[in-house]
Amino acid sequence: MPERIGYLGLGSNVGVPRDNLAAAVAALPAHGVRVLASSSTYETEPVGDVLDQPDFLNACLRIATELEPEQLLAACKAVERELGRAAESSPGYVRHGPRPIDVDLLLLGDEPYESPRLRLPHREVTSRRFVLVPLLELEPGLTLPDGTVLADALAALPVGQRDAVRRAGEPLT
Ligand SMILES: Nc1ncnc2c1ncn2[C@@H]1O[C@H](COP(=O)(O)OP(=O)(O)OP(=O)(O)O)[C@@H](O)[C@H]1O
Ligand SMILES: Nc1nc2c(c(=O)[nH]1)N=C(CO)CN2
Repeated sequence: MPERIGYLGLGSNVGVPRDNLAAAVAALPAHGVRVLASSSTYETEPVGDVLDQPDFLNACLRIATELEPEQLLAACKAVERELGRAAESSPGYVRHGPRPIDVDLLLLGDEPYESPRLRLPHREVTSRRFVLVPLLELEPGLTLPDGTVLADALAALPVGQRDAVRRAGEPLT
């Protein structure tokens, strides 16, 4: 199976967020995911259904993997579980709520993919400042399979939203 290049989004707002992001980077290789580069970390205001929660620390990773899309999703979920994230099916799980670690699959290779469990590119990749800013730090010219230029998507986001993104620290690798 040929290796493909992909991008993951990491987020944490429970415990010591930088340690959680670093632990995810350390855990990925055992699941068949090579981490090629990390963005800086960014402190970001919560967006989504739950706004009354601590700010997040977010970063993006460039990866290389021979895994197929569903296998890569399973690897991301396995890392989330290893780092103590409750499963969606467990009691008390809050969609968009606080979490020690979120590992989202943003892009894999140059093909879109869609199944009941997985959509690539991630459906929110063009609308979340906390994803676009670290992703463009890694790859300023990045485009989606449909030709969308991500720098244009960032420039088109409405200003004045409660979605500030501030550089917080050095890359994770
Ligand atoms: N590209 C993707 N990356 C990760 N999960 C995805 C993707 N596309 C679809 N999903 C599905 O979305 C489900 C919910 O994902 P997750 O638990 O990360 O949600 P969330 O972080 O609360 O919200 P969001 O999906 O808006 O980031 C996953 O179980 C997975 O099956
Ligand atoms: N700023 C920010 N907001 C979020 C984040 C996140 O990683 N960063 N993750 C969420 C759950 O998917 C919901 N809201």
